[in-house]
Amino acid sequence: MLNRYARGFFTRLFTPLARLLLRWGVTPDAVTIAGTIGVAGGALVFYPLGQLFWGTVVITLFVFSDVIDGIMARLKGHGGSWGSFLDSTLDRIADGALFAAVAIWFFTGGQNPAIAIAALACLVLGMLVSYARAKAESLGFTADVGVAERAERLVSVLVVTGLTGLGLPEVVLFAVLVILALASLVTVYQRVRAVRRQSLEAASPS
Ligand SMILES: CCCCCCCC/C=C\CCCCCCCC(=O)OC[C@H](COP(=O)(O)OP(=O)(O)OC[C@H]1O[C@@H](n2ccc(N)nc2=O)[C@H](O)[C@@H]1O)OC(=O)CCCCCCC/C=C\CCCCCCCC
Ligand SMILES: O=P([O-])([O-])O[C@@H]1[C@@H](O)[C@H](O)[C@@H](O)[C@H](O)[C@@H]1O
Ligand SMILES: [Mg+2]
Ligand SMILES: [Mg+2]
Repeated sequence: MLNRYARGFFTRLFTPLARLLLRWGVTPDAVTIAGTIGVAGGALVFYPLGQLFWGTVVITLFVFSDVIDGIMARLKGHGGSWGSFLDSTLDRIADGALFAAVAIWFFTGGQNPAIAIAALACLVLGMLVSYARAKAESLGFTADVGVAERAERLVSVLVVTGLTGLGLPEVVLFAVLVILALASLVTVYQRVRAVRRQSLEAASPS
């Protein structure tokens, strides 16, 4: 949802930077890889130390590389299967590291296992959301629906984790993570239903 509404804005915002990087000889793959290292590294270094605000700032600086790599690929006219595979696979590393890092802090120094468990639920269900789309697309269906696509998952966890680092009561983080886990579950259902509908249509005699 956010993806569809915000993509145009972010594409206009980052196109000058994408052009500059291409002029310097940087490749889309290099941006994908550097962005993943930045997001995963920022999460796994800062969050387990309890640095929720600074971790969020570092992650936010790198997370938009996922928008920039696609713009660069399209400017080059090279957007294709390899880039799509690399982009989506490395997104899973970034997402896994982000939610795992939240869980690590709250299982250890943060001493709030309820938040840690909610973060693990978001991790597992978020992966399931992405898997449902990838499997559907591998079978020739589409599954680009859902209330908790990646942009929604990232924005909600980053905003509320960053604010928790600034003193927002932890119960808000817990509530947002529980809602995100439930929204991810709903998204899995929405995607299963979309594929079921398409498979029935494909099987019905015309
Ligand atoms: C402190 C800083 C504050 C900043 C505030 C910012 C506020 C932002 C508010 C709302 C943000 C809304 C974000 C929505 C973004 C949606 C835009 C968008 O385009 O989303 C899609 C992206 C990218 O998806 P994908 O990777 O699938 O698309 P690509 O365009 O890359 O295309 C893929 C194809 O490209 C080809 N290709 C790719 C790579 C490659 N190497 N080769 C290739 O060929 C190939 O064909 C591919 O198929 O999706 C995302 O999900 C990114 C979302 C990022 C959203 C993060 C938002 C963070 C927001 C806020 C955090 C604020 C924290 C502040 C905390 C403060 C506490 C006080
Ligand atoms: O399916 P999802 O996780 O909500 O959303 C995402 C897709 O919109 C995107 O095209 C892909 O590159 C990401 O890796 C991720 O899969
Ligand atoms: Mg991308
Ligand atoms: Mg991506």
